[in-house]
Amino acid sequence: MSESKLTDVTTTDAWERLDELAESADVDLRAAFAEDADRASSLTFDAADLRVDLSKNLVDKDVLSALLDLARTTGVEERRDAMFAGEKINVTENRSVLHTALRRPKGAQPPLVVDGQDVDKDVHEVLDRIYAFADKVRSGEWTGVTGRPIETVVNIGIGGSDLGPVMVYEALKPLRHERLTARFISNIDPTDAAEKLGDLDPETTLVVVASKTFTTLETITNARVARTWLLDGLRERGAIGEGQDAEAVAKHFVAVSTALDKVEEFGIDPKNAFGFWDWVGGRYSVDSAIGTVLAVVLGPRVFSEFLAGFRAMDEHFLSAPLESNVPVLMGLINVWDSNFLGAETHAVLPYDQHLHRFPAYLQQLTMESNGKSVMWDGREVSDETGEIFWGEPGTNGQHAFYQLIHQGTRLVPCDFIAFATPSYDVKDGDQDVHELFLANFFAQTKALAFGKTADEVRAEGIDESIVPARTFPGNQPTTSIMAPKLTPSVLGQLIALYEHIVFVEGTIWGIDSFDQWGVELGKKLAKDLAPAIAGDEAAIKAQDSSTRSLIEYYRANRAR
Ligand SMILES: O=P(O)(O)OC[C@H]1O[C@H](O)[C@H](O)[C@@H](O)[C@@H]1O
Repeated sequence: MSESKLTDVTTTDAWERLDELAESADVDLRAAFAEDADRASSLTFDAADLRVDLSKNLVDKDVLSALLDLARTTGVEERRDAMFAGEKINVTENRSVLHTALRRPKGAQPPLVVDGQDVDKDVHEVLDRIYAFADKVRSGEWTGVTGRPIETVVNIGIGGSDLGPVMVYEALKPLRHERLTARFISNIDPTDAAEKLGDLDPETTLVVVASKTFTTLETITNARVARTWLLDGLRERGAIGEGQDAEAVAKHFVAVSTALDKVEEFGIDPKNAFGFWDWVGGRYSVDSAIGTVLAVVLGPRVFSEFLAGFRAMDEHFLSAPLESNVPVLMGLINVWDSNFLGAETHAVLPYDQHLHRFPAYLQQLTMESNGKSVMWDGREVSDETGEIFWGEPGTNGQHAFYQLIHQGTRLVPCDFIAFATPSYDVKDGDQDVHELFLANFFAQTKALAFGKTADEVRAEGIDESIVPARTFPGNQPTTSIMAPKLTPSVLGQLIALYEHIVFVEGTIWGIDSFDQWGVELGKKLAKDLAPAIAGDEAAIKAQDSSTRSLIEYYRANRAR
């Protein structure tokens, strides 16, 4: 994408048309459904195994047609093809963006060669090594230094090197190997490592240090803490003696990184390291070697099904015409809601307890990607970008924050996600509990769309004085996503769906969704502040008055 091609989207005819429609068109969902018996079927789409019902969004034919014009004007398809082909669309870092290459099947045609790198070959070489390693750990052939099989895999990573693995582990936990569990240490808050390692047996623990750069303060600090914990624990029980540290680390530590030289400097044998490449962004890396903990605990078969799910969604995104391309349509509707209807946030509400970390995962994917205020040619954007994503699983959220969505003053578009078949068949007497659960899922989107009029409230004999408080305006936009079951493949499809939605929105806004410069300043300042916190008077004096007084408060109140 050359810079000269970039047009500020807000100056396009399609944008102007959408502005007019936002002024004039007033989609009323009650009326829209009453007038058009086919509304649900014409706005429901399949993408791989996902059924996506967009009909309860505030769109009509005119809005959709203008949104599709917007996608054409901004070259969504061309940029999509450029991304899949390995063009350097991450302009601020001059990198390709090729997370989609991580899920290309062996032998995919034509082969993907970028800058002379045979990407398919490299991806599958690493995958094969990960699978071979995972098989060894799972079979018990790989043991700790005292010969005992591994029971706990501790993944140490943060951001993209944590959120994806945790979310997927939580989602697919019933599929784990019966001897193996996973734990995740991410925070530099010492509580995290202390509590996660505290009750583990070092003899049966394998640590995966996961860091794309292998320089992230949290991860490297926690990795050192874990190494000390391991070696001290083994020494205390007489399991290792003088000169056996390296052997113990080799049996209990593996690493995942793009910086294999740094892995070696840390003291992890490169034989026990799995690489990936700078064209995989951290928040797009759960399907790279960053998923090693998953391949070990859930198994290579599950991991390859997971990858096949991503691929199925990639194929849909690549081949479906814009009019029925689900990531495109969802991305466009998000732009409509946030740029034209004034939505400030976007809720994602999975009706599946196993997806309880999915909203947190999506927060990094969406907000780190699209929280930008300059376009990829350096000019400032002229309208809002980057939706604020948040959410909790249903039905818990219903008893907490749904009130605001139903009757508050803000527009909160919501994605509802549910599965036809539950992970567990549970009955309460004759009642299938999953049906009760899904009844809530269906009821919520219905109530949000159609509300309850004052007359309907009155008809229930409610006292006139409280009729307004009991009226529901409705017309709150929702998307319903369903699939037969939360399988590894379906989870991969869901993640890829949101990756591509983010891409579509980023392309329309003209921003680089693949850098994250905003994270850098805080990281640097934290390092710079260390001497002041440790008591260096000159460093304390050099701070602004607020930071200085906070540091002084800390120094006066720290109990040791
Ligand atoms: O994997 P690492 O290099 O340790 O990076 C971990 C995370 O930290 C960074 O600050 C970025 O904001 C994230 O995108 C990244 O996923």
